[in-house]
Amino acid sequence: MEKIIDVQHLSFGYDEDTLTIDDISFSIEKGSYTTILGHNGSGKSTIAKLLMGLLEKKSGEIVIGGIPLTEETLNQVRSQIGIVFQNPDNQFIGATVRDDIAFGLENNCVDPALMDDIINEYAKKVNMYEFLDHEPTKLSGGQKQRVAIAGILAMSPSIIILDEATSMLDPKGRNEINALVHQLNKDKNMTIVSITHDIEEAALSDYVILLSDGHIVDEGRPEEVLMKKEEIESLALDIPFAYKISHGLQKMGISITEQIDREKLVNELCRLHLKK
Ligand SMILES: Nc1ncnc2c1ncn2[C@@H]1O[C@H](COP(=O)(O)OP(=O)(O)OP(=O)(O)O)[C@@H](O)[C@H]1O
Repeated sequence: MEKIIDVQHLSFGYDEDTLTIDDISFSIEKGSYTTILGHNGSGKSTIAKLLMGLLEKKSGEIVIGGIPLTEETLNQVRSQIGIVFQNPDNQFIGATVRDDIAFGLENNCVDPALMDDIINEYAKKVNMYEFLDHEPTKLSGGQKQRVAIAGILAMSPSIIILDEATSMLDPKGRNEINALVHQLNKDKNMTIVSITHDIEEAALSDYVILLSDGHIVDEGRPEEVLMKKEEIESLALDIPFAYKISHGLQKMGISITEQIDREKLVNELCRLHLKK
């Protein structure tokens, strides 16, 4: 498998005395959906900013798409990544939603003849088509996040970093956007790095990196990492809903395979029901 992001011994501090990121190493496979999961203040957004070269590392190495991130390669590295930050207010440039999505496409030198179709397609995908001529600043927080996501998805970068990008959406909206991102991950082989404290999102990803106080405390496939109840709870995170139910049933003596995925839990419950 090809590594698209490779981070080795990365350290960073906002001041001389503190290390916000303390000697972390990880790699992300091309085409994977990885979640970086951690409590508030664990350093998730700082990692996203370091990957984009928005903060200067203290030590270590970051290689993106085979290119070591340095001052000289900054633009080349950034051109591979689309990032959506938690606070959409700082991300709008255009006077209308349409202009805003167009801006990224123009920067990527997309053929102007194709631009309208791409803007319409992605505005529809995030349910913001009727708002294309609205002013972004007058939208709700969740609507702004939808537009920011559409703008990045429309550019089809090889890597998308979502930094709590759906935090202002209601649960239904969040599920819709997560499903859309999963679909693009599969259909276009885009690498997704989602920074979140949403354990349910992590449960559906390919790989989880668990962060606490600037350290990686665990990493692996979600079923390896997220079933470690004590570890997860000690990090002020909640265990996945499906795991709570299946683990609880197992403790009551019911022979059920522990699950973290709700769909698999439903299948397992059906299997038990049919066996009766
Ligand atoms: N600009 C800054 N100057 C100084 N300290 C900062 C700055 N930004 C973040 N920090 C500190 O760095 C640590 C990590 O912050 P970071 O935003 O990376 O965490 P996070 O895991 O993304 O948190 P959250 O889930 O709340 O968004 C925190 O202790 C925070 O107070």
